Amino acid sequence: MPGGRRVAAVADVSFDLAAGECLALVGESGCGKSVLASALLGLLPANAQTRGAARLAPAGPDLLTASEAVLARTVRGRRVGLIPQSPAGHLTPVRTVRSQLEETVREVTEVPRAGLRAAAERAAERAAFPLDHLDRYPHQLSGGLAQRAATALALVADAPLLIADEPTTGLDRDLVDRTVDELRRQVDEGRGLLVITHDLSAAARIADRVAVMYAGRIVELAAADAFFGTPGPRHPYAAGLLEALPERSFVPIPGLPPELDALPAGCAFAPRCAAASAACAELPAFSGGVACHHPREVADA
Ligand SMILES: Nc1ncnc2c1ncn2[C@@H]1O[C@H](COP(=O)(O)OP(=O)(O)OP(=O)(O)O)[C@@H](O)[C@H]1O
Ligand code: NI
Repeated sequence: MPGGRRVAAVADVSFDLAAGECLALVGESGCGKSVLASALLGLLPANAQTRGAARLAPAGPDLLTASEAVLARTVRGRRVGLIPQSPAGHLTPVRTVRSQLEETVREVTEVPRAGLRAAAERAAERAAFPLDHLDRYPHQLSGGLAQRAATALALVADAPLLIADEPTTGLDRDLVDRTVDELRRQVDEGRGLLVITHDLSAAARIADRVAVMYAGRIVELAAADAFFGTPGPRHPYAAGLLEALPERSFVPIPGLPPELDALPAGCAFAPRCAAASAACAELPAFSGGVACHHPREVADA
């Protein structure tokens, strides 16, 4: 960073994601969600350093160490589809949706020239993009349709893994639900989906599992039905996030997340945690799905 400062934006993160499974990554702004997604796509800034591994199975490269050439030629858009937060940045303003889809088909698949049109239409259909809008330019589309056009582009290659970074930000509730249901359909067709979101209701609607991130670490990883239903979250931060929802008690977690370049030595959440004790001066290990010295006790179902 400028001035030679270093921040550990993501630390000790470990998770897996199976085909046909959706993992939602949630947490407050600045906790490291997008940095994690960028790392998996080889899109970190050049001065970023990574350690560890991110394996794309079967027989994929380690995404953290693969060369830019390999990532660009074989991974991004081909084996890992990115569904962007702002579709505007992914659509070319001067070309119709059809021509952009056909070009992507030509670039990332083996479909012969004569099949481009049909393949582009198939991708549009998979993203619920109406075929009678294919000849429109991006500025002629509503926000929701632009989002679907960008999703269609991401689906062209039939990538087994999709990463969606805040795919519903800025959409109204109805469009959120429709976008989420469309993404869920991709999962039910056998793709893996890592969805990054602030929106816990969207996460509850789409995810099989939830990973809660705080100050660069995953502090809880749980089955979505247990997390959102019974017995509920176990980490006090995760419990606080849920309680802050308008449909729950609507009480925000007191305080603010720490600056990543000034993290406390122990548990980073301790200064905001009602249950903190002397033990929290030491960094809690991630074990049994939670990184906390005093997780909420949950009765065995
Ligand atoms: N290019 C960068 N240079 C330096 N630090 C960065 C850079 N990008 C991100 N960071 C640091 O990494 C932290 C995590 O950022 P990230 O974008 O991953 O957060 P996020 O969880 O995706 O937040 P949001 O929900 O707002 O998108 C930031 O707080 C910032 O300190
Ligand atoms: Ni982000």
